[in-house]
Amino acid sequence: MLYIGVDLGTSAVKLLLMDENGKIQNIVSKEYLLYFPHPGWSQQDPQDWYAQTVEGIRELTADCDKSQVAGISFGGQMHGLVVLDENDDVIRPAILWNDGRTGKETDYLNNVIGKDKLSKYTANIAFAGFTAPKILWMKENEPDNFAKISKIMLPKDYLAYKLSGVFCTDYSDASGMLLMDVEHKCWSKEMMEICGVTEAQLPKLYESYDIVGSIKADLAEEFGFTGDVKVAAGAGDNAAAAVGTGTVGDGMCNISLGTSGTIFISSKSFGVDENNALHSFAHADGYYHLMGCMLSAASCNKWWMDEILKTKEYASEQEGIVKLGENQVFYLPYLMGERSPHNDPKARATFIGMTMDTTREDMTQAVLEGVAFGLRDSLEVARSLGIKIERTKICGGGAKSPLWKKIIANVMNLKVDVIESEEGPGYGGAILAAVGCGEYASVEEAAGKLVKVIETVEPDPELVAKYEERYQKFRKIYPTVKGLFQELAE
Ligand SMILES: Nc1ncnc2c1ncn2[C@@H]1O[C@H](COP(=O)(O)OP(=O)(O)O)[C@@H](O)[C@H]1O
Ligand SMILES: O=C(CO)[C@@H](O)[C@H](O)COP(=O)(O)O
Repeated sequence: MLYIGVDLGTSAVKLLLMDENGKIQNIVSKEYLLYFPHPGWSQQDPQDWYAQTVEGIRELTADCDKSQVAGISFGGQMHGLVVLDENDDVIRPAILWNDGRTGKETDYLNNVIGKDKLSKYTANIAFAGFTAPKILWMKENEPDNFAKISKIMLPKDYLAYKLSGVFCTDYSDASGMLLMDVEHKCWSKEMMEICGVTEAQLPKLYESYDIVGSIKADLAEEFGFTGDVKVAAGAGDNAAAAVGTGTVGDGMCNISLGTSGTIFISSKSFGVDENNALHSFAHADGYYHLMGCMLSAASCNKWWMDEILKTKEYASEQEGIVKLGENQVFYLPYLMGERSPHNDPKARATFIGMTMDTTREDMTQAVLEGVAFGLRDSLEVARSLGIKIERTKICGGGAKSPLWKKIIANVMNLKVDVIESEEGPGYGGAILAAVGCGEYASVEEAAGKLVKVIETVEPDPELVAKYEERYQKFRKIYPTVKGLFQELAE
């Protein structure tokens, strides 16, 4: 049988066709626009996601035996607020995970409602990109739109709804709304009250591998599918990526270098970082995870290459980089403010340390290193909680770069296990569909059988020592300029 995994990313939707043995038959990617209508705002049109997904499914399955397509599932960019009216029309553009407009609402939740209460209700505190502060923002700034809300959903749930007609979400993605009691896997009555929404406006909760319905008959006919194509609930893209890289069960780690950069630590038991610097979320394997998320990772390199250097030759720009561990230039990767661990929507990107002999290569290297240092900040939080991590999987567009993987391995002092395909969320989505359709007994069993490590990037002790010294300098920069960022934002 064949399974479709849909990775609804920020830069594009990536679709993957997998057979029951985990072999990837086809991959298709379809881009859409990302809008920044004000500094720090970030929006997309849910209709673009759906149109490109439909087009992608057609292309993906054009040459396969369509009678064999048995299931579809999703990994979706998390936290985005998608609101529909009573006619199921999208009320306003989706407010994305990296949107920083909700500083005021985030402060209200963390400081007036209080972090202790939020953590008790949801296992997390408020971050600007989370869904609940966006609902409060809409209530305050767009009361007419707010009054029209009939359904609140997350980005990938919009796809599931349009494809199957079922209003659903899953525990991993819903964890990032700040509306769900993560430990008990149910909507929080207190949070619904704080946000002024009712359970009827929220989707029904499922495990990621649960079958929620089937592709609607008319759509299935349009795609040429002759069998009943089951829809599994899917997961937030990080949980789906973790499934796709075999980061399931206890104590495994995955790094995603997508638009965002995340470090994801799986756990069979529920736990909360007492400072809430790391998110405490449900996992797509039925258990839990901790996660740190930086808002700009591969997007920093993309911005530097596309907007500043005006080139698409990412690989050749990296060829001239040879002085690893010795760069005098530092880069703070806060193009969209920062989430983990600083929780500061007003932080901004910065280069520091240039001299007259600084080269183009030094600047590009600083960008790649700045992202690695930012991820290390979250790893340090995990280490401070007593979590011991020696190796990690890696996925996302940035993982296509061998140099970036080497920098990550040495800055983090981790063995980096590379998987056959860096399409983590898409592969994870397809695995969730296969599990839902009964091909495997559990997500753990499927991931154990299907995910293959093809290479390990080992840290080199000499380079680790050099990067340790660089990192200790890097970590002093943000506290030094933090106050200035606040002033510049006024
Ligand atoms: N060789 C490369 N080196 C660095 N970054 C890359 C490379 N190839 C792709 N990328 C970046 O990867 C990102 C897309 O990764 P992806 O995981 O698909 O992100 P998302 O899920 O957020 O859409 C883009 O920012 C793109 O510029
Ligand atoms: O906000 C988070 C996780 O909390 C991001 O990781 C988003 O889920 C977007 O992911 P990518 O588009 O970068 O994959």
